[in-house]
Amino acid sequence: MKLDKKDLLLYAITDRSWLNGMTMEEQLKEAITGGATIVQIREKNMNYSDFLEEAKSLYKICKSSNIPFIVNDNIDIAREINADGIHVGQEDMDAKDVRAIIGDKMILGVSASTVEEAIKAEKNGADYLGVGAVFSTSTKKDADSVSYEELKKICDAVSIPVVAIGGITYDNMDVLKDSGICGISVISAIFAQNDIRKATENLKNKSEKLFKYHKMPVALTIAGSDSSGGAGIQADIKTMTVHGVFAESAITALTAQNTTGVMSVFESSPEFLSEQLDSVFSDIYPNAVKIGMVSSCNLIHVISEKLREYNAKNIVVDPVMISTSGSRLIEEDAIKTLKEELFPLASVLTPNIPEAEVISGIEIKSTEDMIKASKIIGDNFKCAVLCKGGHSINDANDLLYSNGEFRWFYGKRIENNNTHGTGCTLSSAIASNLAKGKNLEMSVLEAKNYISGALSYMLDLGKGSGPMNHAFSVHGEYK
Ligand SMILES: Cc1ncc(COP(=O)(O)OP(=O)(O)O)c(N)n1
Ligand SMILES: Cc1ncsc1CCOP(=O)(O)O
Ligand SMILES: [Mg+2]
Repeated sequence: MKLDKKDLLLYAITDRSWLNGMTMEEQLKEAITGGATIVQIREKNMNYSDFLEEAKSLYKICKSSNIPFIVNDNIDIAREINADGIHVGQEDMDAKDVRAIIGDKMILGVSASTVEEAIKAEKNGADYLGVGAVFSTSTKKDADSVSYEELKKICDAVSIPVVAIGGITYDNMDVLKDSGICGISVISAIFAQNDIRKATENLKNKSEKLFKYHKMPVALTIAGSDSSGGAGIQADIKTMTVHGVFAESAITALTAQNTTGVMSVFESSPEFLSEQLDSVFSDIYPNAVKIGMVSSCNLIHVISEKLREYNAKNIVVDPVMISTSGSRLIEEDAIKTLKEELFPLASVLTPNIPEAEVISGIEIKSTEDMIKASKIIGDNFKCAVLCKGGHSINDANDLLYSNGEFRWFYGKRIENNNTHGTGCTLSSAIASNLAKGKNLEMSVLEAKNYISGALSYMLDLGKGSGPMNHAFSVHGEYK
């Protein structure tokens, strides 16, 4: 079953501690009538056969109301009754192993209380996260406590939906409003209440108001438009979008180009670029910025001034100089200005071999030269450098020089001549991952995997070096 994030608005978790003369079935029916949107059976002290019987019975109730039914902890029971999903905590089974056993069809929920746990759970195949305890609770005394700030960071760092859990009541849930959660998960606020139906109804009505809107990480691309759609602004926006990041743009130039070359360039005026940057930074502040084609000194002045004025973070500079089709995309004197004004602001620079030669001033003929050039660039501009390997030196292996350390990223060599926009796409993928709160190494690693996927689709468009399929993961099958 595919999880819709609206399903997580009000997540009811069963507990026999407060049966109060009712059966679990009766209580559950009340909660569902009151508006619970998803149900989890949580039995900590039951033998297997009783757990199984109860799971079957509660599952039937949920199915008759078309509500997803999740089993806590017990993967065997989840599989035996063909539940919609399973929820595991950090102390239970490893999420990766659970995913391998349950396959793609079943929902996997994972508990997380830190950004690291959340990112790992997403990577290991979780469909949603339960994050808590956000308030103190006597229902689970050993639960870690999670601050509002950490909850917010977790929501920003992952693309999968998050529910908050732990000590949530009708009266305290308002403070969770802008954290980025999709809903709340409760036990006692439903099952310990005298009127379960009314209590659920109240929680549901408030959840609908509080969690109707969603936040998402934001990345800004400052680059040129590519009319053919494979590179530049268009590639950046597609890449950021499929990464679950909201894309903003400030356009430095319009180019008339296709896969065979660049016919003409119409540059934005410095004033107009400045207005675009003011508009973006003063309203939807980006979590990361990617900078691509900037062809003249005046535009570089504007960008560096605005990045400083707005204290921009996670700046990825792709020093675009020559297009894949061989057209020059920067004026000679602008390279000097790039070095003086923009590179020192970068978190990471992503030159290819010819660009690294121009920036470092040395010829690159071997992997040792790549190491030397990256060190010269990184030490000079006090930023990290991802020097992208090329045909002549190695296949698809890139070198990251960061904080005085080198790390090679080994890429899969893909026999595909359609490489239009690979540089733009890689730097946008890195910016997207940084916007989501990932560290630089993880951002580079995942960006490289993304490029491999986009190239492996073997999209065949245009008469020259064609574009990749940025949305390969949305379109399913690829080689
Ligand atoms: C939705 C949701 N979130 C978190 C939990 C807690 O799971 P876990 O950490 O494994 O603790 P137990 O519930 O097993 O005690 C959950 N069950 N559901
Ligand atoms: C299962 C769980 N995981 C973290 S806190 C918690 C208990 C939630 O129960 P309540 O809503 O009664 O605080
Ligand atoms: Mg558990």
